[in-house]
Amino acid sequence: MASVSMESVSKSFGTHKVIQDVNLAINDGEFVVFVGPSGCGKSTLLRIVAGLISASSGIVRIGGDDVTDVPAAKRGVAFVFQSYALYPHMTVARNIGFALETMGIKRDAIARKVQSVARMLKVDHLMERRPRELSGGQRQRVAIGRALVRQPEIFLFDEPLSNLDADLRMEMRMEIARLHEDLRTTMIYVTHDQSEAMTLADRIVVLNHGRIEQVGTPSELYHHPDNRFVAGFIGSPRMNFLPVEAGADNGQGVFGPGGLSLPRIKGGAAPAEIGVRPEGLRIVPAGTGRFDCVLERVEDLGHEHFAYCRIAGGPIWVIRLAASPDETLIGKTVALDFEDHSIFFFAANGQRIALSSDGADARRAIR
Ligand SMILES: Nc1ncnc2c1ncn2[C@@H]1O[C@H](COP(=O)(O)OP(=O)(O)OP(=O)(O)O)[C@@H](O)[C@H]1O
Repeated sequence: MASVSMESVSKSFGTHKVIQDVNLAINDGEFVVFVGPSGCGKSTLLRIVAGLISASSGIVRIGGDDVTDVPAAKRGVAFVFQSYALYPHMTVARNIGFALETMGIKRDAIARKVQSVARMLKVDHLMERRPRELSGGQRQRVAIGRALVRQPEIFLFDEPLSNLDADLRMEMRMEIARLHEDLRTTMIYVTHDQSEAMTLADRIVVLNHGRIEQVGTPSELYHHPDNRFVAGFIGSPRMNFLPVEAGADNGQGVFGPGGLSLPRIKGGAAPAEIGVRPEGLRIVPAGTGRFDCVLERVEDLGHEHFAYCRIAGGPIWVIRLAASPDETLIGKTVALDFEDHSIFFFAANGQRIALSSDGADARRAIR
């Protein structure tokens, strides 16, 4: 096991800066997930840790040692790719054990190790098959087995489950979580999938345009995002946003025709935008909520419902509901209501502004 750290790491391809001054410390045994929009640099950063790409500047350390100029094969890391990258002409057993063959380890020892890894990943009944004779999930297990057999100090996963269907993804996600619990090896994992990130990670790193926006536990990022970007990125469906204007009473926000009143906020800072998560909203009769809107559409997902409400002259907000709203309301004006503690405030520069800790003051400032 080993810690990983990056100090002022940057990477450019030609004039294109894809990683910008990244500083990150990953603890020994930690499971860290990189998330961010497509092209934000997740895979590039992972490859810099692996040594598959060299940083343009900065230092990479593994277990405290400077490995910036150490080749990939000598870093003690194992990489699991989205594409599996199995050898097509080799059996499952040889695919798993090949790295050990190249290390000159004795055949008996290899066979024992391959068998135990294959049993762990439930592919021991497939040892003589070739990759083309396996399902996607089985191929991914073999790819993980191939990484596992080397007993690396660090596992690096680049979207390992994205080629699998929903059921298999869930199953493999649980297997990877179990693997981490059993081995307690440091793991760094890149994904597009929010539920994968939220369920697997000890900490999530949110990247945007090659920079770190925030690092935190899934709960920290969800409940205490530092800025609008993280607030909008973490959570599905995403947070609803609305531009607001500061009212006459400094710090009290007022929105357009509905005269939306908001609690006073710390230091009288003027918010430019508010956000409320879909689960923080209730649909109430027109005129009785924070503001009116038109209920445009309802989606029934069985265990939950999503309602879409258009705010006059503003965006569409999504509301997550446990029960279906009265369908006769579709196309009609309703109102949305929410608690003060459900509101996130953002300054014009996107930073989140904390609510006043003076609850009484906050309550007085409301309608
Ligand atoms: N070898 C390369 N040469 C030039 N540009 C590259 C190279 N590899 C990556 N890039 C660019 O660097 C940026 C970051 O790519 P990267 O693959 O790290 O993003 P990502 O966040 O993993 O994206 P995705 O989620 O779509 O896989 C992209 O704009 C990409 O086009």
